[in-house]
Amino acid sequence: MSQETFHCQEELKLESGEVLPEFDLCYTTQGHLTPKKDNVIWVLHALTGDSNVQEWWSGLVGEDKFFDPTKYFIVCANNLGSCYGSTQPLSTNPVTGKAYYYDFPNLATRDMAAAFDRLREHLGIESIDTIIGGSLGGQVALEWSYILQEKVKNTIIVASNAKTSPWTIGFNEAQRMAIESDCTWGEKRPDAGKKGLETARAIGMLSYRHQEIFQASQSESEEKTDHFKVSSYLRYQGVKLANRFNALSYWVLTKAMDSHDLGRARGGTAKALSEIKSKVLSIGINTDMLFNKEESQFISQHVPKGTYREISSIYGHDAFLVENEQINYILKSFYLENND
Ligand SMILES: CC(=O)SCCNC(=O)CCNC(=O)[C@H](O)C(C)(C)COP(=O)(O)OP(=O)(O)OC[C@H]1O[C@@H](n2cnc3c(N)ncnc32)[C@H](O)[C@@H]1OP(=O)(O)O
Ligand SMILES: N[C@@H](CCO)C(=O)O
Repeated sequence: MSQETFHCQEELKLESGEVLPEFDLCYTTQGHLTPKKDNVIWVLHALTGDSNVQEWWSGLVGEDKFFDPTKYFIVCANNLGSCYGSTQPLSTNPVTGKAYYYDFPNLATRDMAAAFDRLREHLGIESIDTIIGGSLGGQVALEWSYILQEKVKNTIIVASNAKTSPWTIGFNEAQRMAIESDCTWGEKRPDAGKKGLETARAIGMLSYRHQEIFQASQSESEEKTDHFKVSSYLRYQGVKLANRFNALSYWVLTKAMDSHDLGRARGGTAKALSEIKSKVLSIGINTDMLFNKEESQFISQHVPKGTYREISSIYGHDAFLVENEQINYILKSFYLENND
């Protein structure tokens, strides 16, 4: 596997009208392009993921796994706005020579897709066999599929949607309120909002999981009136995330998720979906309370070549990172049924 940084010197005009004068994307590649360049698998990560897909999707990507680098050329790039090597609020604004911090422009999922498309061109990739992404990665994948048109053969969207629901925006807003309530928020320092980010992640975890998994893993074996297991679990998850992520990126990426709507300025969500050219496999999760399965079904019902499959899990939304056996089975049958 190789990890590199793509530096795009051409400006990126954003949907908001603002401009990023230049940007970086950190990305990994595994495997080799065939002479016909027809074996590209492009993986898009979720909110706090990174370009090291083999680490966080080890059940799907790697030698002898479904996406095997001995067969495919597998690309995964860190989202624009994320703090794992791509341009983000702590990056230097070339216009001022200082870090952007709170002046970082609003990103939309279609801006993130447009940035990936620049990297595709840089890598000399004309067409993509499959783009696959979960959650925020699925939203960006859908936007990119719309832009790519015939240049992508298969689009696989896991636990995601075509337009963010008020429910999901609400969860994101509550998380940003937690960040805002940190007295360091507003200061120009890399750890601004770090304590607030801990609380934000604790709130987020309630949306990424389902009651059943908490029942299974955090129930008490004795009568307790305080110091519950689940309390230490949420606090632990908060600290863990705050130690590996930054609140400014979290802010920007949750805002991008909020404004996601494939149909904006394209005649509505259903119409935009109907204009997607690739085959689309939309995978829902029966217990997902954040991007519920009806949102996944909406995608497959409105694209011309859509298939819907469902993961059954007690995990909830995060099942897309955990239920690898089921995802493998779904992928295998989709490719058997839909590809020569
Ligand atoms: C650089 C990077 O890391 S990029 C990361 C890329 N990651 C992603 O894209 C997704 C982020 N990851 C995740 O969301 C999760 O790790 C998943 C969904 C993949 C897997 O979740 P799980 O393994 O089930 O983790 P789970 O939610 O059970 O938490 C386990 C952790 O909580 C701890 N824990 C469990 N119960 C408790 C408790 N009651 N009190 C305190 N800690 C607890 C465990 O010790 C374990 O700690 P560890 O992570 O340090 O080993
Ligand atoms: N566990 C996921 C949640 C959002 O899909 C992440 O941290 O990216």
